[in-house]
Amino acid sequence: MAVYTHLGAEDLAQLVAQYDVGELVSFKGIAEGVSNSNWLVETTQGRFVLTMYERRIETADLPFFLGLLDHLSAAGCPVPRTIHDRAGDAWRMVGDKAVALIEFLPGLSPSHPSAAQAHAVGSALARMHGAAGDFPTQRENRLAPPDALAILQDCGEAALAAIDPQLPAILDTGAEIVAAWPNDLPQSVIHSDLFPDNVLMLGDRVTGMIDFYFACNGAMAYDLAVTHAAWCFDETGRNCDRNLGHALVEGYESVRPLEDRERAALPLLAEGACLRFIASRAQDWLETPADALVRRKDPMEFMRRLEFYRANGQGAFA
Ligand SMILES: Nc1ncnc2c1ncn2[C@@H]1O[C@H](COP(=O)(O)OP(=O)(O)O)[C@@H](O)[C@H]1O
Ligand SMILES: N[C@@H](CCOP(=O)(O)O)C(=O)O
Repeated sequence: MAVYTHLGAEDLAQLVAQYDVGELVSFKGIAEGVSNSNWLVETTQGRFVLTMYERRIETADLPFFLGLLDHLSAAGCPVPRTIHDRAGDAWRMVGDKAVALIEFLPGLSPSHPSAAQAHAVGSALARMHGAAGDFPTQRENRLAPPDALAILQDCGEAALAAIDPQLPAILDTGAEIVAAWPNDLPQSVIHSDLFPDNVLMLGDRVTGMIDFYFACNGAMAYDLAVTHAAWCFDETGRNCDRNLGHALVEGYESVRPLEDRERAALPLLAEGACLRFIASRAQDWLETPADALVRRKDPMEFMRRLEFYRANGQGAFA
């Protein structure tokens, strides 16, 4: 989860009354996720997700994130739309925090994805890249390799070593990734965090892509590399399932074939993806309040993936 903030029944009922969605019937905190507080809200008219923005999200970015949901949903992508309040606003403030009411989508996040599911996710990602191409608002990636490296440098070698003695090695490896990073690959708006827990599926069908709160303008092949790193390993990050990897890339290319230079860059892009998740996980590990109802994620799972991509190069995708 996360629920970082307590909202009482009266607070919720008052909030729901600002929307044309019927009356509050029940609500409960959602335990999945790490960044925001989420509640499943049931009203006399249906189910919704209430999100309170907590970590790494600036209110100034909400028009981008919430406008993107509406843009992609209108283009036929399986993306939840934002429910606007009676005044037409996509988000409101509760105290000093912004909240939004989001369409609830059916489906389950696969714990052990099959190749058919990976194929479907690859296709859905490519369709999303196509549909996002004419989204008019821009947002830069604030977790690009130089940013991720700076986060790790701020954590400091000693604190990283306290998480795991192997972790400080990322400081040198990260600098190499930054130096080699390509900046001229084809761009669109990218999700950049499409882990299995951000995809809802019914069987082999993608019914929801959620949690666009790291979305930004960026290289489409980087998004595919993030998704490869997120979907194709076991939990330890030691073992890559190459069949899943093939299915994912094949699904993507069934909608949008990669250019040769994008395919050539995939191993480095995947290293950059690992760097980004090592950085946010290390930072969260060190900063998460002890009383937050949230499970910290282990940065070492992505150190091992990074080793895999470095050791295998193009072979990681062959
Ligand atoms: N639109 C939605 N429809 C159905 N379930 C959702 C929706 N949005 C979020 N959820 C549920 O809430 C969980 C956490 O949401 P998420 O946006 O991933 O939070 P976080 O940003 O904290 O990771 C998801 O794993 C999913 O179970
Ligand atoms: N997916 C990232 C963390 C971002 O968390 P999310 O719950 O907002 O998707 C990771 O696994 O490190």
